[in-house]
Formats: sequence, structure tokens, C-alpha cells
Amino acid sequence: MNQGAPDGRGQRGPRGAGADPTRDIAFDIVQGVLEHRRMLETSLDQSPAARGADARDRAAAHRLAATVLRHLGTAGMVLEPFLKKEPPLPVRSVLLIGVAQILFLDTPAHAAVGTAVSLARRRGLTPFAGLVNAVLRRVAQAGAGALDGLDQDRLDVPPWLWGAWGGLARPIAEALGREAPLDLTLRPGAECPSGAELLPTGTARLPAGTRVAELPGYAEGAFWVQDAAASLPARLLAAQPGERIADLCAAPGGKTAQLAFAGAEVTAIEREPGRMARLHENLARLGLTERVATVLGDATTWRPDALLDGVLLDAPCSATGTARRHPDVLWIKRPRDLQALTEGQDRLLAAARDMLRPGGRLVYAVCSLQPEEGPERARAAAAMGLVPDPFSAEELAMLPEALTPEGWLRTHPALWAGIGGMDGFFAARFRRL
Ligand SMILES: C[S@@+](CC[C@H](N)C(=O)[O-])C[C@H]1O[C@@H](n2cnc3c(N)ncnc32)[C@H](O)[C@@H]1O
Repeated sequence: MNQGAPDGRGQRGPRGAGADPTRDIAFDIVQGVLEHRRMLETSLDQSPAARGADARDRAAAHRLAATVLRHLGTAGMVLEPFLKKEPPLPVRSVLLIGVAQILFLDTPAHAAVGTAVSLARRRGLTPFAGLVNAVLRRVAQAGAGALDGLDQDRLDVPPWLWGAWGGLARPIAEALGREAPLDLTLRPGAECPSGAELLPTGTARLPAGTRVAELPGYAEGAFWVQDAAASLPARLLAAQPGERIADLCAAPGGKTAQLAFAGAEVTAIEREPGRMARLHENLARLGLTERVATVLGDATTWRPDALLDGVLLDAPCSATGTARRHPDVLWIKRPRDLQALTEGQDRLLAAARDMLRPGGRLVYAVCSLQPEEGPERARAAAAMGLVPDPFSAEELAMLPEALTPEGWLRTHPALWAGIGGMDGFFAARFRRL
């Protein structure tokens, strides 16, 4: 029965002969990312094949599509010698799904080839079914040897990002080749879930692929999903009980929750209604609904009734620091996107400054590895009259490698590589005069 679906489940079954929701959904995702430059998650949500699919099929398709995107450059290079001319993009997507299964997932080669041919037929690509069969058979014959001599790290990162990451490019690329673990921030007093490793940040770490909603304690709000690095910016704002703090770009609310559990009076501002709904769900699950005020609106124009003690600005950014979890970002973002993002970051920085009382603190953070969104924005903030308030070695004693000479936080996926790495974050702290 096992036809080698990436989650080890059969291709056929109660859905009827020939049904293969995992690969159908994965195809929609890969096409959504490569053809329409839509994010992986958005492509999954919009996949016609995903409608009505069960959670396990969706999860398996997500993993398969993410594997394609994580190895996109390498998989393309593997196909190169076997293609006389460039096939149409949908055919290429079918081939990439086949290559990912043969070389990067434990799918038996005959199943990877056979299911790719069926996928091509179901997607109206029957004239190319022979090509798919022939090319993937040759890839399967070559096996791991197809990867000989390929610089996979280099191939799987677009050149503009490789250049921008400088000396860190290779270690980061190596780390991006691996799936990210599941990191959880525990509510105060909650126990570490069984089997989890407790990290120096206080984060509980579980293996990649763990389903959070199935963990005991999830429904009761004992923890929330938050990468180890993502837990640092809110902590570095050092919110005190009773302080008035705004979290300007709040959804889905991981940092809002940290601030609220620290005892601050938190106002969470979020512009997107759909994301605000997720923030509300998370606050409800964590029992924080009564303790956090929420505002659906634009943080560049919102102003508090009275000046604040602190502001956390977790600004929208290129999100290249999250590429381990979202390998699509590497292929969707373009250099020209940075300009609009940095202009938005500056508008938010200026708004944040104007919300603070004299002496009030601002932590600016981005989950980006790009210098334009990190150090260059910290300098722009200083030019706006915000006074740098460097992080100290004591504050970052659990992660001294992340403290820069300027007193900024700079994490990247190759830090803690031996225990699963972390997302790339930049953060800097300021005070208002
Ligand atoms: C990086 S995410 C925030 C993640 C969040 N801080 C957390 O830790 O869970 C950025 C969020 O800012 C929101 N956003 C972007 N521009 C905004 C604006 N001008 N005003 C309010 N929210 C905004 C986006 O919709 C998105 O939900």
C-alpha cells in the first residue's frame, strides 16, 4: 500500500484509486511560490487541492514543498544535464517535487517517479509525462551521485543574498539546509514539555516536525510557539510590572504575551484584521485577553492617550532570518523590495519615538539578515534623535556571540548550530531624550 508519500502514508486509500492529496497540494504550493511569488503559507491556504484535505496531508505537503524550496538551486542543477530545453514551469515543478523526494526525502525512487508521472497527468501535463518519467528515472539512477561536485550551500541561496550576508553566507546557508526545530516559550511557572530540551534562553526545543497542537498543555496555554532568537527582543525591553508598553506590530502575539506575562500594561497594535484574529485567539488560549488592550490600526498614525514607558517595534521586514522555517522567502523577495520595507521601518521608528515619555525605551527588532533593515536602521533611528541604549554583556550572558561591538543583538541561523540553530534577528535599544 505504501506508495512512498513523504509522510510514509499510502498514496491510495479511502479517497479512491489515484488520489494523492499530498503531492497535489505540494504542487499547488510550489507553483504558488515560483509562478505567483506567493508565500508558502498563502499558497497552501489558496491551494484548491488543500480544501477539505486532512491535517496530515496538508502537513506532509507542506514538508514536501518546503523541501523543494530549501534545495531549489541544487535540484535545478541536478535536472540541468537531463533537460534538452527548459520545460514549462508546471512541468518543472513536477520534476522538482520528484527530485526532492529522490534526493532529500526517504521516498523509494520508483514511487517518486511513478507518483510524479501521475501528478503530471492529473495536472493536464500528459504530453510531458514521458519526459517526467525519463528524467526522474535518470536522477534516480544517479542517486546521491547526482549531487557530487555541487556546491549546495551556494546554489540554494540567491546570489544577491549570498553577497549581502558576507562572511556569514556559507555558515548561514549550511544551517538553512536543515529543518528548524519547534521552539516554545513557556508561560511563567509552566513545566517544560516532556522530551523537550531546555535552552539557555529558557526556550523549550522539540524536534522538527513536532505538531504543537497535539502537545499536552497546548490547549491550556502552557506555552506558545516562538523561536529562541525571537524571544530575545521583548526580553531586552525589560518591561517592569505596571509599565505602560505598546507592541506596535503585534500579531500573532508572541512578544505581546512575553510583555504581558512580565506584568506590563500592554497595548497591542496590529493592522491586518486576519492577523489580529490570530492574536486574539492566542491571547485567549494564554488567558491574557483581559490583560492586553488590542487596537486594529496602523501604528504609524496611532497615538497613546499618554506617553509610554516603552515601545516594542517588531517591524515588518524581508524576513530572511526565518528562511529555515520559510525557505520560500529566499526566492520571493527581491533586492528592490528592501527600499519600501526600510521606508516603512523608518516611519514606524519615528512614530515609536513620538509615543515615548522622556527616558522611555524603544526596542527595534527585525527577523532579517539584511544590513539595510538592521544596522542601517539603527543608525537612522539615532539620526532621528533616539539615544542608543546598548545591550550589556550581562543581558546577553546566555548568548554572548550575539552581542555586537555597538551593543546590538545579531542572531543568525548558524548560531547554536550543534543544537538546531536559531532564526536571524537584529535588535537595538534606544531611549527618548
Ligand atoms: C514581524 S510581524 C510581528 C510578529 C509579532 N511581533 C510576534 O512576535 O508574534 C509584523 C506584524 O506587523 C503588522 N504590521 C505591519 N505594518 C503595520 C503597521 N503599520 N501598523 C500595525 N501593524 C503593522 C503585520 O501585519 C504583521 O502582523
